[in-house]
Amino acid sequence: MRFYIDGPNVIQEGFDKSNGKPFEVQAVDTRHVFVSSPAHIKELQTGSNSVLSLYASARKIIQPKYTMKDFNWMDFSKGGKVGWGFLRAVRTCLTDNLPNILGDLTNLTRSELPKIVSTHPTVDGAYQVSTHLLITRLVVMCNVAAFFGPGLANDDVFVKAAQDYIEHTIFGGEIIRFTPSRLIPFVARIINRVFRSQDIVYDTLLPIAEKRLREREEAAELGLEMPKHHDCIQWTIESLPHGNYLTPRRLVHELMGIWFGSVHALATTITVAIHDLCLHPEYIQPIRDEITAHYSEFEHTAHGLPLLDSFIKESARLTPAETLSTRREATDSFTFSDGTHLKAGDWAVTPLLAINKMPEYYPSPNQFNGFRFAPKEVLDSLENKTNSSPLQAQPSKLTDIDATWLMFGIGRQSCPGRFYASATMKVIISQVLKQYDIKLVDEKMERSWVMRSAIVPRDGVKVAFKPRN
Ligand code: HEM
Repeated sequence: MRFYIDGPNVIQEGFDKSNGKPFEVQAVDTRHVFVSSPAHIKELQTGSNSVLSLYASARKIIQPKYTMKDFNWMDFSKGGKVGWGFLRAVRTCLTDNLPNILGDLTNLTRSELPKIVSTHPTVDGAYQVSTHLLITRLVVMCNVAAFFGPGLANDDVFVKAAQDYIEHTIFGGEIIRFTPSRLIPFVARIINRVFRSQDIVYDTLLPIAEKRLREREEAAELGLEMPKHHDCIQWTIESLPHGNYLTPRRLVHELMGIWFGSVHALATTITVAIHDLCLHPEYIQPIRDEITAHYSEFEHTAHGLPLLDSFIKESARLTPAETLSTRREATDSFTFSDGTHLKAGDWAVTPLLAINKMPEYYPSPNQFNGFRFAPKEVLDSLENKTNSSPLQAQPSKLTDIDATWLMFGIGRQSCPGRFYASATMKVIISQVLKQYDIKLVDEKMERSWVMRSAIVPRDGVKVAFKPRN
């Protein structure tokens, strides 16, 4: 039960005692087997999808049957073609289209940020704002625009429901996990009656999905091209293998699945980075200079801003949204090459935060060095050389993945949304730094709380946002 309220420390203790070998943690309702060596991680990565399943573990957490309108997520693990469409939409189309949407996301953030900030009380000319609530709202608006089109980003009822839906799903999933199976349908009905967000999101998206699929059919009948929309609904439909039919209901399920994974970690990472900028203000000026000189290039290419990239990566290295990664549920028994055994229902996982603090991978691992990952030539060009030693032997980006950087998982199921996530972080943080001077209202306040292995920013942590000229 300690895992429930102190997961990161339980994992770290297990890791410290195991000397790089696999170790197990009995975590509430699931036995977790942690592996951390590159060889084990490779086995995890290449193990058969049908035995080590990301979707089976996700299904246990989210309980989509009850929180996503009866969504049968297991279809994906059987290599369902429909799942292929939505993954391609995120991995390829959303990433390739970043240069087409970053302008819209920048404009949206530029105008919404001051509107939200200015609703808060001021002290000495600075607005005191809960960073987590502010950032979650901005992330939700950006994601709504990118996934469902800019029109819905201005629909307050939908944006609020889409935001609440994340919390309701996590909370509902937790309750259902602990409910005896015969009572689940009854408890689920009560949860859904109390939390209306699932219905609002579903009922809003369904007619849009119907319209878009109709457009596709009509265009095909007339031999014309489908009308163009720059959003994930369009890309999911376009990514369907030829002749594959998708019902509107199924399309909405796919979108709700992507939606759930797209908000929490992104909002947490940005919130933590903003708190870290307040705690390490010496990094603000060089990052502002980089934004002034190179933002436009970033907006048109989705590449660049290496100092900001490095700062976000360092912040996420020491305070990740999740302290474990690459969850795979064994759907049948599975044995690693060294004999480590999983029974059906066990999870194989990696101790993300413990790996992030390994001195072999990260010299002076407990030292916060915001430019640790930046290229040397960029650091050499800085006027002020304070905190400008790269520390790592090689520069790297937030979105690079290997056995030493597991924030976005690894292998063929690594996070397909990471390029969008990284770009959106840069959009939002750049606007915050351009428009405001920032300072934590109470530097000593505990910044986060823990639920199982997740680190969640406290809503009560406030930052003073002082408008710049
Ligand atoms: C900071 C933000 C994010 C973090 C830390 C994160 C992390 C992860 C991780 C650890 C996985 C599992 C990888 C594995 O087990 O090997 C994953 C999968 C996934 N992520 Fe993300 N993610 C983020 C943002 C996003 C966003 C914004 C989207 C959508 C645009 C997204 C869509 C997905 C999807 C669809 C999967 C499932 C991949 C599959 O089925 O193969 N993620 N993510």
